[in-house]
Amino acid sequence: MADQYALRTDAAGSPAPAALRWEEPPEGPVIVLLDQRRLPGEEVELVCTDVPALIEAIQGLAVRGAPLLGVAGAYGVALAAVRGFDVEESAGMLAGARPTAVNLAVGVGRALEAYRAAAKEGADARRAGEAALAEARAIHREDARASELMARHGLGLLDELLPGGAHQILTHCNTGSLVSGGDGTAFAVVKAAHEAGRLRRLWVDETRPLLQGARLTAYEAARAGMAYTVLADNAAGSLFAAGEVDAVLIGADRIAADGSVANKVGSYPLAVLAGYHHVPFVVVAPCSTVDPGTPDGAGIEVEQRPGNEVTEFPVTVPAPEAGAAPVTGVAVAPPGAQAYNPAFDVTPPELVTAIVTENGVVSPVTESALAELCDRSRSGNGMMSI
Ligand SMILES: CSC[C@@H](O)[C@@H](O)C(=O)COP(=O)(O)O
Repeated sequence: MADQYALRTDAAGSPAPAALRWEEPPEGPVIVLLDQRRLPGEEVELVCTDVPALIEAIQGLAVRGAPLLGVAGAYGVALAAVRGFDVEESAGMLAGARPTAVNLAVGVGRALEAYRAAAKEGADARRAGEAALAEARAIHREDARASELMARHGLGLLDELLPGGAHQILTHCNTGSLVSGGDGTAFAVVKAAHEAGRLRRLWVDETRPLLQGARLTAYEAARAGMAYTVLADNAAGSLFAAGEVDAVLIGADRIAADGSVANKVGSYPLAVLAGYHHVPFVVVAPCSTVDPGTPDGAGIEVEQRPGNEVTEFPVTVPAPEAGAAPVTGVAVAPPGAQAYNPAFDVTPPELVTAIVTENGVVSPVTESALAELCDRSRSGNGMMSI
């Protein structure tokens, strides 16, 4: 069980608190996470002293979002190493904590590889742990840099797709600084558009079942001073029909080699709507989310979440006692109701107008163009056996 403590920040105009950081208090190194389940009502940090606590935070969605999961997984390997736990076993458990976001396995794999390489060269456990930590820090920095570059490329793409003026952009789930070491993925582009005077309004899908859009994207949009409106997920169609959506910008949890995009459930229907209404549907994700080992969308494992995320409405309990469940649910379905609750859906490449990465933009989306852009020899994000 992780320890927790409350944070106090000035909300308006300031960025969200850091989603994750490594600290070294006298009692030993820890990973500190902003508990995203408690936002926007409370800013509470979780302090993880071991890998099981981190895995609980990952599976419970206290820490979430593909790029940040990669960062968290890498720091998790470092934590296991410097605290003297079984590093190989910890890495295996971390990599399997959630199946869809490929960044988690990539981040764990990179830190583990750094640990193994140092150990092979004769480093003792402490020095090998420091090598894993250095790799985790590098991934964290790369992620922040990738955010900047995606924002730049994405803004350039918007200039091409929607020349002149300010526009209405619709987004789904959360892709901001809470998923990243920087401003995020799709949200980083939205933020750049806002700062350039190119954003008229951000339409924020509430994003069932856990409302990450309403709770997290709206929280980040408010802090950034954007004009934004939260909408029920199933209201998006009427906005498209009314001509009120100029572009859709979303993130991704895994992009298969052919350009199929797994993202938060509800993304695929948006892509269908966007296609029907001739609205650009743009995916923004770092190359670490592109998985050359998964040939197409059928090969992407879609995480199935607990049914009570659908049959109950999530309610954050204020001022929890240490150890108490921070989020509970109020029943909205009859007792015993069955639920279908996939965390993600998969959008085929033909419905994706463009994929924006830190290396540039692919449009139209083809396997060869994506492979060339995210060439593993340049990005260094190859998967490895864990
Ligand atoms: C930028 S991360 C990918 C997102 O677009 C989205 O699918 C998401 O927020 C991830 O889902 P989550 O299940 O909350 O970890």
